[in-house]
Amino acid sequence: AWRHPETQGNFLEPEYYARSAKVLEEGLFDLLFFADRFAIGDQLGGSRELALRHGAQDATRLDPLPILSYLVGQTRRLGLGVTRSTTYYEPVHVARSLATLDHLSRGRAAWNIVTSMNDSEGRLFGKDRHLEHDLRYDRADEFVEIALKLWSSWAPGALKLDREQGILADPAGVRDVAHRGEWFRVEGPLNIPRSPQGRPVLIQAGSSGRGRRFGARWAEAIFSIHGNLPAMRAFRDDVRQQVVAQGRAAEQCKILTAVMPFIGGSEAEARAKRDRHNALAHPQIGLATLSAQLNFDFSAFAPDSRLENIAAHPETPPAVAEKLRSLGVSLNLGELAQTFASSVRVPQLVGTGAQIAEQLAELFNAGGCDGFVISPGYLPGSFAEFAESVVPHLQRLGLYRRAYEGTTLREHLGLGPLEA
Ligand SMILES: Cc1cc2nc3c(=O)[nH]c(=O)nc-3n(C[C@H](O)[C@H](O)[C@H](O)COP(=O)(O)O)c2cc1C
Repeated sequence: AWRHPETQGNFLEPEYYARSAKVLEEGLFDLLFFADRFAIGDQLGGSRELALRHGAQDATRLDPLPILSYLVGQTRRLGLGVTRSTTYYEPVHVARSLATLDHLSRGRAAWNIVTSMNDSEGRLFGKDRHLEHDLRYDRADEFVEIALKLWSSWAPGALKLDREQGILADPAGVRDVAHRGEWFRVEGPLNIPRSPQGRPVLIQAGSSGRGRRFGARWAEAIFSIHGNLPAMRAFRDDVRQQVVAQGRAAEQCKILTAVMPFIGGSEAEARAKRDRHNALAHPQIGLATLSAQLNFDFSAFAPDSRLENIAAHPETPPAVAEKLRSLGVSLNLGELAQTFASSVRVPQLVGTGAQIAEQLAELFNAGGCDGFVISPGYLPGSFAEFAESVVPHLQRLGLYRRAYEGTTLREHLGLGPLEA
């Protein structure tokens, strides 16, 4: 996106973000969400040179939380989602900043819960190695438990702000938090009153067995990337079953699958847009991004290596093997890297606005997902084209709102209020 001729401005300017946020709000989207990671990937060949020179996925990123604080003032209804890692923050950091964002946005905050990905991130925090995959989720479980305790430490109405009587708050409405667990010891309460949504909407994107178990326990929305309807359905069916097994209603966890649409006046024009976009991505950055995401150096393997052979290789760690197998063993490494270069594996859709709307409706109606993550090829044009050309067709199909009905993100997502 950074080198696409239609991308306006660059990521260091506030207007870059404000333009997209306004387009999304005019297009009645549920939320704008920012991914985040801490480090420039250097897994491929032990070097960050290629990532920096040609722009691999994490070569640059501003911290999304200040960006969202700025966007609070630029928008009125749009949900605002921020990624925060349970591996490198403490629960109180996330509880305070997200409660603040929820207050300032009057109930539009969401937290994308991630466990972080690679050793380069760990080294920024004094760790030689990133914490092992399943242990990260053990820590994340306890992290979320504590964040929830902190967010509910103020009862609704405990803040009085009674100037006449000189009463700030009702101390009886502010509960102690006393947590002693395997990973954390936290004594509270928070010094922030209960926020408009009670807490931010909880989002997650785990795809492994352990990641799904975590998501089924906590997430109210799950981001996923799958290449076709059968894979989308299998994922959604599995997660919904696990959500129910956790004693939650399946509707309380929305599965949102990612797509990257290219929209044209004709199918041929849309295809040309996609091809122009994909030609801008340097072929090697796909392999660099793949290596960073899987925390594994793929430089020793030839592009025509079959994924199943890499997975079975004695040097390949089990978590990497599991991931490779889940990505589809029919591909070779070069083909997989190409999908990371062009869209980080997000399926690309091409067509006119009506055709894209039909494709989305089909995936949705066939039980592939509860909604979509629209991944932009360029900014803000991809969102603007979607809002102008696809949304009216989805509205006609009865699948898209015609106006915001609520004010909070929970309401946009149809999640219903939390119990106090
Ligand atoms: C749409 C989407 C967005 C994601 N955003 C982030 C992110 O911002 N930061 C991050 O560290 N991981 C991010 N991830 C990765 C997931 O949190 C997760 O680690 C990954 O899907 C692998 O699943 P697993 O952890 O269960 O193995 C994202 C994944 C998806 C599908």
